[in-house]
Amino acid sequence: MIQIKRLSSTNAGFDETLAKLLAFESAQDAKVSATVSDILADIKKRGDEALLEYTRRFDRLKAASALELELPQSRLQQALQSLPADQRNALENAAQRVRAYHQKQLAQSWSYVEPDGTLLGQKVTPLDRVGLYVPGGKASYPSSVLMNAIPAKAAGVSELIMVTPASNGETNDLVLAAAAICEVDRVFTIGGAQAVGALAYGTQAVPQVDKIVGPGNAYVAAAKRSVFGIVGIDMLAGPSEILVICDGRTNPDWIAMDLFSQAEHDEMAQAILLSPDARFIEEVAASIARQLEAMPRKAVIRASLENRAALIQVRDLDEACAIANRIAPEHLELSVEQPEKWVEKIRHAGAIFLGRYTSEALGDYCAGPNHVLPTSRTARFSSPLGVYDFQKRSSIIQVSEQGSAKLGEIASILAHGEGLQAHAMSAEYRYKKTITSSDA
Ligand SMILES: NC(=O)c1ccc[n+]([C@@H]2O[C@H](COP(=O)([O-])OP(=O)(O)OC[C@H]3O[C@@H](n4cnc5c(N)ncnc54)[C@H](O)[C@@H]3O)[C@@H](O)[C@H]2O)c1
Ligand SMILES: N[C@H](CO)Cc1c[nH]c[nH+]1
Ligand SMILES: [Zn+2]
Repeated sequence: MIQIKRLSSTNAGFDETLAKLLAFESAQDAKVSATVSDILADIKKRGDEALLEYTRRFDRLKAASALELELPQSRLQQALQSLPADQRNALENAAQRVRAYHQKQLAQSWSYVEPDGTLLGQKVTPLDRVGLYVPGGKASYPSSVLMNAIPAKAAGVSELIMVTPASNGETNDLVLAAAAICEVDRVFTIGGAQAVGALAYGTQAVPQVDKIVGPGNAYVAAAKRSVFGIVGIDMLAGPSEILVICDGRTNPDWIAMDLFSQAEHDEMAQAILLSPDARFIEEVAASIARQLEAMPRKAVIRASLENRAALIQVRDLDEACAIANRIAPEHLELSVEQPEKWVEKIRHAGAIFLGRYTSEALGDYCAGPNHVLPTSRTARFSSPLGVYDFQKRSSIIQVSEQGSAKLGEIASILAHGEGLQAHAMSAEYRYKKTITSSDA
């Protein structure tokens, strides 16, 4: 019988128990960080040689040289052509919906002119080259190809470099077909911290990128965190999480399966239910026990639920929303009557799914919004992957002759106040016009 933690918000020590549940087990966390830092240092030092060794070790890919880690475009096209029609249609439908949603995020350059002719603005530029991490250790993720590549393309990024591990040496045709549909420029069959390192530092075979985006397991998330600064990263999108708030009036089988849906990603995934209805919590627990045996990935689900899940009885839905804000989950389902009323109270969540019919799984594949989302409480300050992650902004300042007098005076006073003489004189030259030979 599966053992899942039962908590009640009225219990003494509830806050501490919840905090402990949310934190990664610190010994494990430290072990992952140490492994990742060794791998990154090795990739930086030995490049392709190390990349090949780790890829052979972790993914059991039998490549003779680092050059074999890259797949030719013909392989992507072959995968696309070989797909059964229903899979190709589903992929293309999902791509079209994800594209339609993300096009709305495209930021444009803007500027305005002040009465004295000074022009101010913001120039928006796409990144030149990005690395897209598509997970592939315990499952294959064609949907993550769409979620990574479509916003990058919409932003106008010139070069998309995708990495994905060939677990047990095997590539996945749906993943490669998705790369073909999205017109990804180059695909490497590498994963984990070694792939992140290769993209961040560059090796002979793998080009250095400007930014690495995409989800992955704890090793990938830790590696992305470590290389930030050498390259940009989108966010920490680690092991999946689902938090369900239910008023007790949704079919318990549906809720149990929603919890499974994220638990089946990874032993480190986290699934939590909050409900004020004690009887409903018992029904969900019974449904979990009953449905688990039939799940092909029951071992992963069981490990995830036993280690990191909780069924929590709360006083009421107000308290459930307050706890949700504290958890700041990657995914939040509001399986309640009038979800549009309760969503007003939610401030921190990667994606919010409203109503009994909105299963989180729809967001994973095809609703339209991105499924690359912040985890481990980082939804308090991070957002879903979007077109904005592939665009950057430069400020534009063009001061007119008239404007240089007005701004020059302000700047000069402030510069003197800061004790920065050169700043002051640089501003003053423009409006006093007494010193340079060309002005004479
Ligand atoms: N937050 C999000 O937006 C989001 C979206 C999709 C998936 N996910 C998560 O992505 C993850 C996918 O994980 P995955 O494992 O299937 O694929 P993955 O590609 O993220 O990880 C596989 C790689 O991990 C490395 N690895 C595994 N065990 C290791 C060890 N002991 N030491 C060093 N390296 C090791 C290997 O290099 C391997 O290639 C899951 O946790 C899933 O929940 C998150
Ligand atoms: N739930 C994942 C994000 O945590 C995304 C995904 C892809 N495929 C299935 N699920
Ligand atoms: Zn999922």
